[in-house]
Amino acid sequence: MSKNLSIVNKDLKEERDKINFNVEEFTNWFYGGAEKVKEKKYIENYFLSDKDLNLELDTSYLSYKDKYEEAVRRSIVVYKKLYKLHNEMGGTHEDFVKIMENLRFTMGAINPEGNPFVLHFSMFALTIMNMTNDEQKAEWLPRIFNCNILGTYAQTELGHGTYIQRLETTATYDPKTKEFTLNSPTLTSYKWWPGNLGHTVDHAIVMAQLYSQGKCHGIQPFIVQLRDSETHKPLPGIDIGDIGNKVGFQTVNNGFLGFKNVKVPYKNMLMKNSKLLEDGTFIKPKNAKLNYGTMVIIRVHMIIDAACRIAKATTIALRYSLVRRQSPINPNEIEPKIIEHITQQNKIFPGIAKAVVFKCMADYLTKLHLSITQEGNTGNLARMPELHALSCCLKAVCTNEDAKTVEVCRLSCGGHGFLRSAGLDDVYRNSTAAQTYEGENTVMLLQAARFLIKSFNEARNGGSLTEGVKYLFDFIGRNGKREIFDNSINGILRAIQAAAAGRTYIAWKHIEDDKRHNSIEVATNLAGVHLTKAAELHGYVCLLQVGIEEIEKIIRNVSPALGLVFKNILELFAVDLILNKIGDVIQHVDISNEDIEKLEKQMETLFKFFRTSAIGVVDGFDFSDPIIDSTLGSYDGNVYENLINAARKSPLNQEDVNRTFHLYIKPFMKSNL
Ligand SMILES: CCCCCCCC/C=C\CCCCCCCCCCCCC/C=C/C(=O)SCCNC(=O)CCNC(=O)[C@H](O)C(C)(C)COP(=O)(O)OP(=O)(O)OC[C@H]1O[C@@H](n2cnc3c(N)ncnc32)[C@H](O)[C@@H]1OP(=O)(O)O
Ligand SMILES: Cc1cc2nc3c(=O)[nH]c(=O)nc-3n(C[C@H](O)[C@H](O)[C@H](O)COP(=O)(O)OP(=O)(O)OC[C@H]3O[C@@H](n4cnc5c(N)ncnc54)[C@H](O)[C@@H]3O)c2cc1C
Repeated sequence: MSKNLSIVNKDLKEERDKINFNVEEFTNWFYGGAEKVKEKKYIENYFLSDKDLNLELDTSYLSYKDKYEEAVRRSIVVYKKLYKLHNEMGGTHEDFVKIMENLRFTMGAINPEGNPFVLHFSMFALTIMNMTNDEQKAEWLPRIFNCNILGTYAQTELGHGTYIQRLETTATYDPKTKEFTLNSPTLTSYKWWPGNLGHTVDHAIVMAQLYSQGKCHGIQPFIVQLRDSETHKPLPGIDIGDIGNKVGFQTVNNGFLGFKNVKVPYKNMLMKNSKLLEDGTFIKPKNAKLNYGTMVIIRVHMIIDAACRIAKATTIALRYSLVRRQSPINPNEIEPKIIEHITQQNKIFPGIAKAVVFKCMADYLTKLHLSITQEGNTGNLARMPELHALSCCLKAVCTNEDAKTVEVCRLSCGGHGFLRSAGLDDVYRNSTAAQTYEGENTVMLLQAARFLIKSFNEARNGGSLTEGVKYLFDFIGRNGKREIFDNSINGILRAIQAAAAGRTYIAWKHIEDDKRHNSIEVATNLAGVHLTKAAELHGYVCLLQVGIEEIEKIIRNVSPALGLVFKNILELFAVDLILNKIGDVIQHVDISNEDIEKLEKQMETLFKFFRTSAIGVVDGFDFSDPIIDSTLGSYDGNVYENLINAARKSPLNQEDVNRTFHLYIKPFMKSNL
């Protein structure tokens, strides 16, 4: 399935002949085992081979409305098949999740500008699964699972996306009628952004301020029907529509929504965490932030999405760089593959290393999330703040890196990278959207920084710290002395830890100094730039620490040849990181100019080794041609044929003279002005 049958470009073939490790073994690691790879390939093929999808149609040339309608049509083809496959597989919940997880990436090839049902199958379903009591689960889950109702997650409003405590939509409870009345009291209280809301779904989880017994009890989730189940017309009091054209996500159908005296029954407030008795008495949850749980789940999932977008972009950039020839290095020699220009290696190789380390982090965070959720289910919420801080921090660091790396990959493809058919534009649009949705990245870093500052105070007072921030003790223990640099992988980790701890100290000191003239809140705002830098560095500490731990385990379990590739990747990640953060490192680490030169030299050596493995690694990411969807990144490397074939499909090329010639151009040319 993944390889097409055309003849492979000879330059690319020559590269593959030199690979000195087992690519399949790498693929098995990337997807979690040979069985999972088989499953992935089967599911991918099961969906992508369906002729009804009409994947030949290049939807990028369609109008905004046609794109949406085609995305809905294709999605329904997919979801019908999903349920068929689910039955064939045995019909368990685990089977469903397995298909969904594989389908997540396949869906990108089917609806490159976004899925008009993604919120139903993610945030809507997950909120109902995790925030309802048993009766509510029994009522809603079968209907959601069978798609008898379709829903979204409507939280953000025109006026507020970040500071959700100040959302303005109101849900006022009347114990006499046992109903809530939903209202949008202002223009800024209109829901704005929820995916799939505009014209696709008929239900939503609506986050609204709960008023009962004359008091506001903060934001709570309600399940609200928005459209008639037969006619799909908006129900009385519902003002709903699409928010219009965007930078990306054109077919996600992000919408707006206003309420005017919309009645919602008592049983529709989600009651796992907060509770409202029928008489209107409000019972607080154990932790008010439990209602933010769906955001945490999605932030955790976003790390693997970032890894896969980087993997896809670097696959395109590397394959292209191995077949594109330009600019002789030695004037008398033939033009080399552009990868021979070392700056090109510097653009692409660290990106490949990031995809691998982010994947390690995604696995680690998924396990951590599971274990902290299980603790939460037994009433132990002690580690919730740690998970929140870590998921915010890594969501921000990984999606920022993701957007940066994808853009560098586009630049590395020169002019052709700017073509839509190169396949990098949708990846970039999705990366940059991820920097904003599920928590704007600066705000996410500031949340993580709160945790860092608290931990720093704890460390100063001799308290205990969670594993991931124990390096703050080392900083305090050094008592102002700088960390001595040593050029090993653990030496690099210690240097980044010293930089993160040092930056945390600077932010902390800034706050302490400012507190003398200002409130703690104002002082914290004034330290904002330091706080975000500290959180960002902490994110890199986590990535490198987890990368080292996971890759050491991997090396013990794979063949020696693949082990060497992993070692090379880890070192690439680490050396690239320290060189990029050298300013912060110099501030807190005793590192000499010679040490830095050595690191730069080391990078060149690492590039040299990775030069032969790189193609094996990106092939090992195992993106099939329909998924990679790129003239520059196809498996066969026949880029020039692909480019001209794609250009010939332009709607403008379907006739040799466009009517504008006779309508405008010719009269203009003949007019003698
Ligand atoms: C059909 C059936 C299917 C079923 C099967 C389903 C299974 C599916 C299986 C597989 C699929 C996988 C699914 C993954 C799919 C992935 C694809 C998804 C694509 C999605 C497409 C885009 C969708 C986009 C959606 C959105 O954007 S939704 C809106 C998101 N909005 C935000 O993120 C808002 C950001 N703001 C905030 O989060 C908060 O307001 C805040 C910034 C955190 C501040 O909150 P506030 O209440 O004001 O806090 P403070 O008072 O300042 O206090 C801070 C305090 O609170 C602690 N805190 C905060 N949050 C949390 C938390 N979550 N947990 C724990 N603690 C928290 C924080 O630590 C502080 O503590 P201290 O005071 O102690 O410091
Ligand atoms: C593609 C896409 C899909 C989305 N899908 C959904 C969805 O399905 N459901 C949903 O409910 N929402 C959705 N959203 C909304 C999204 O979650 C919010 O846009 C996001 O959380 C940012 O909030 P905001 O728009 O209010 O930004 P703002 O908070 O207004 O940000 C503007 C600027 O102010 C800064 N800023 C704000 N607060 C602070 C602070 N405390 N400290 C420092 N700086 C600050 C930010 O850093 C930023 O630079 C989506 C958004 C996008 C772009």
